Amino acid sequence: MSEQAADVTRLDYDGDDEYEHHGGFPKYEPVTPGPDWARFVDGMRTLQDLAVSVDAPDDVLAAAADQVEKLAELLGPHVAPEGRSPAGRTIELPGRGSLLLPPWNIEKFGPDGVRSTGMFRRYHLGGNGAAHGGTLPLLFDDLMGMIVHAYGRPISRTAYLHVDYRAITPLNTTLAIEGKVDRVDGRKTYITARMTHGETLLAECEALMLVLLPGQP
Ligand SMILES: CCCCCCCC/C=C\CCCCCCCC(=O)SCCNC(=O)CCNC(=O)[C@H](O)C(C)(C)COP(=O)(O)OP(=O)(O)OC[C@H]1O[C@@H](n2cnc3c(N)ncnc32)[C@H](O)[C@@H]1OP(=O)(O)O
Repeated sequence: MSEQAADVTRLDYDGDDEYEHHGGFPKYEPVTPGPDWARFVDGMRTLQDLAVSVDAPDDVLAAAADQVEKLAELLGPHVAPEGRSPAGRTIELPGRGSLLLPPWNIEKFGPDGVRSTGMFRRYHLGGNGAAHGGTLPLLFDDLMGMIVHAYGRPISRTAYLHVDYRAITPLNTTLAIEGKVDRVDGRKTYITARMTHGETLLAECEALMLVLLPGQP
């Protein structure tokens, strides 16, 4: 985290009552689970990479499938409602501990913008060694949500997300993504962001985020 970073765990940013007007969303609280959670998520990420890359003989696949079924049986009784699992709420873990999100870490979080660094892995492969084009909007969309939050605006929905792909996005090397609020107009927050690899611009993104009306899903 940079010195400039605001406290990412402060969901009541600025103590603004307006935050309470966050549509029909549950209120998400950050959590710090025990070390086994980090180990579990990390192991699952390795499994994701393997699941999209192995070419194993039938007996190996049969043994793996048996273990996967056993694991699902073990975890099945512990499913929690939205906002209660540590997934997505463990700020200190890459991708906030959510397997949906690529394993990126927040480096700066404040009203002047959010920056995160990380990499795409084999799991995110599109073609010819490059990241799948759909993984970039996923990362940008999540970044937009964090930027709105860090700016002190209530939880907003993405109305549009425009991505310009400028160069092939490589796997297994550290990349950066950064964005900030450009302007605010009533419920509308306009945000721009970019993804870079060193000095190379990989993608640019522009989004409109709309503050939800009370009760809006
Ligand atoms: C727990 C600890 C963790 C803490 C961590 C730190 C904090 C992190 C916090 C969070 C991080 C994660 C966050 C993730 C964030 C993800 C966000 C999403 O992906 S949301 C899913 C994708 N989006 C949808 O599914 C929307 C679907 N669409 C809708 O629901 C509606 O269309 C909605 C709400 C967007 C707008 O509907 P209306 O009825 O409320 O509003 P209308 O009247 O249509 O528009 C209002 C104004 O906006 C303009 N507008 C609307 N859509 C537009 C568009 N596509 N293009 C241009 N203008 C548009 C309109 O022209 C209008 O403008 P005029 O007021 O007249 O000037």
